[in-house]
Amino acid sequence: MNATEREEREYLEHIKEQLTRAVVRVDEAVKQSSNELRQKKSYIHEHQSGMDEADMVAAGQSINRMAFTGEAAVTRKRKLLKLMQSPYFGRIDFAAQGQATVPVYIGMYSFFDEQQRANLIYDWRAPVSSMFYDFELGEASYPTPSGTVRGTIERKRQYKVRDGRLEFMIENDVNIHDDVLQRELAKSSDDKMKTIVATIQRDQNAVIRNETAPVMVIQGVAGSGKTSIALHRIAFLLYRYRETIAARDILIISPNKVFADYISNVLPELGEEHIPEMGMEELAADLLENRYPFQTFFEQVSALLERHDAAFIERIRFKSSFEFLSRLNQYLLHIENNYFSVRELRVGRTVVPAALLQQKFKAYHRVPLLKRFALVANDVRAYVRDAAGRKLTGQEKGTIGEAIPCMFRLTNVLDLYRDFYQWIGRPELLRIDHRQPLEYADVFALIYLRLRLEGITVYEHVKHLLVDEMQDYTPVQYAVLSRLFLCRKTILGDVSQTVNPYSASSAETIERVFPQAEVVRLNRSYRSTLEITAFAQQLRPNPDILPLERHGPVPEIRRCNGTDEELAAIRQLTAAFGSSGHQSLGIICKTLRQAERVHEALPAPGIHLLTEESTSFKEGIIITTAHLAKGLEFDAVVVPFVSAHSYKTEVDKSMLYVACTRAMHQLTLTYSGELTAFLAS
Ligand SMILES: Nc1ncnc2c1ncn2[C@@H]1O[C@H](COP(=O)(O)OP(=O)(O)OP(=O)(O)O)[C@@H](O)[C@H]1O
Repeated sequence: MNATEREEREYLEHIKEQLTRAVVRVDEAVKQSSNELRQKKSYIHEHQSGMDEADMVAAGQSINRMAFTGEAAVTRKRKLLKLMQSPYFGRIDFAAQGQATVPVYIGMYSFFDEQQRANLIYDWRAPVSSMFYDFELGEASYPTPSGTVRGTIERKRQYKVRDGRLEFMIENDVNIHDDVLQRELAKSSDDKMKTIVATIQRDQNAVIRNETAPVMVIQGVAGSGKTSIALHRIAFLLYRYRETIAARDILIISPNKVFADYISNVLPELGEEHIPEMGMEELAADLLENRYPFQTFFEQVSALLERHDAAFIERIRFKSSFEFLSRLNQYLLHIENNYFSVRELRVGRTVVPAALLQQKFKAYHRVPLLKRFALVANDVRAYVRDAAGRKLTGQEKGTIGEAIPCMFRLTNVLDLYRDFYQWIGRPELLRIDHRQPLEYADVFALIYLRLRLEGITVYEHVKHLLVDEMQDYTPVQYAVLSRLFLCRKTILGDVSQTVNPYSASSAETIERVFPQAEVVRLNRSYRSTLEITAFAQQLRPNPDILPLERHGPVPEIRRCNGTDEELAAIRQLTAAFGSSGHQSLGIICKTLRQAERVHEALPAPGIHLLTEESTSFKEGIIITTAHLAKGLEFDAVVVPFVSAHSYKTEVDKSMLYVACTRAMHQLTLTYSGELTAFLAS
């Protein structure tokens, strides 16, 4: 052990002591606060009869304050205990211009030692910590609310402290991170998504700390850390704007419950509360007030995988286009100008001229169209009352209320939606059958019309919206989101990972809906070995992808004689997994039917079938579909049934790409019969 390492070990012990003392102080504070709370409560109980309302309110407030202080102390203790396990992961020695050099230790949370009145550990989100990610030795700077601080980084170190022990430390006099990053990436994935604070890369840091973009669009290749970055960005924003944004003010739109569960550890791990989360379908059901049963996105994709129906594809394709959105907008203008056929209205002896009705209707142009009738009716009632010089009877009021909407050709949103297809001369593009749920492609179009025609209350309480898997949402869906959520947004995804190529959106598409968006492209891929990334490239070549230099076995395509032999091969692969040292295995199929078949053939305990209904991510061996595996990752992946019979269409190819890119260290594919042409070369 050299002198530097000895010094660092001693310093670590010193910090742990300080942390232990801080825990003792917090414990005392908690004890004191709960004693005070108990005393206060019993005082109130005894003196209740003599207290007036004001006393009661004051007593209630003081109890709430005490409880809040107690809760804050408990949170602080939790953080201190975590810091004792791993207080920091980095250090920079920084000399601000004209000042002495000071060491800045950076960790998951900050630690301010009250006795020394000094910050012994800085939160990774603190302004000064940004230099750890952004600069090497030499000139450096960081922004603060009162201006940029410039100076020199004279030393930079990285540490791995686990269970309070220094496992290793690295002096970064050359390029930062690679060594530690390599070690992190080579590890097995045992559980849910992890934090990456110790190894955030420079381009990732820029996204995490961006404070200016009203809409941030992250287009990143598979495994580029999009989801990780988005969650760290949320943690950063919660820290930076802690006075104005709380966890409950953020909403994550996630593709499914399993994914939501998979990412659910990251923010609490970063010391933040759980963030509300919602699926697109839940949002749709909410917006349609559960009035129309509809097909889910999963059902739409399953239908596409089951059969090639050209008319179905044509409907989806059209409704996912930009043209569709602009046609809907043109239609709204058209009905505004043409569907209100005004006639003069007689109420008693008063005649309300048609021109007056028209003028009133136009005057409310800011009000959603179908909401204007009631306002126009009120104006007409006032007009008649003034003209007749008397109050109106209830019947007359009712007649006016009914007559005005009758002048509009159609007043039901679904009827108008149907009429839209007549107007564009493509009635065949709408299939509405009352015995069938609404097709998924129609759901957000209908919501969009409702929003424009009837108005829907916006989600005002949401101060930041996070949309993952952006490629799966269409321009109409983005138009709805843009009108519903007026807050800042982070939107991320990868157009190569679409599960429905007929309805995929690229970053460029999204930019058209949000012209103010800042688009960031991330091309470095961290998840998979070079061999796996190269293999997946056969399916979706992307010359921009930069795989990290990490090696593993070449993916294997195993040929079998018939399904039984294939299932036996999969059984054997799961058995081998047990002794491989890997922690997670994903068996990723094209369809749920295939997944169920594999599950039946592998009835061992500890093997979990994930379906659309599943709500939680499971450790160990998971059998699922590519659609549901999106966003997840496994040490080893098996993709069964990659035959020409099973994988032949564009949707199938997308599924295969998603399945292969879930693997971190090992990938095996099995088939019987003829191999799919997508892999045959
Ligand atoms: N800077 C980093 N340090 C350590 N690990 C990282 C870093 N960036 C990404 N990773 C790891 O790479 C893997 C992929 O990250 P993540 O799932 O966030 O990527 P993604 O772009 O959302 O992937 P996909 O779109 O394929 O689902 C994860 O294991 C994550 O921990």
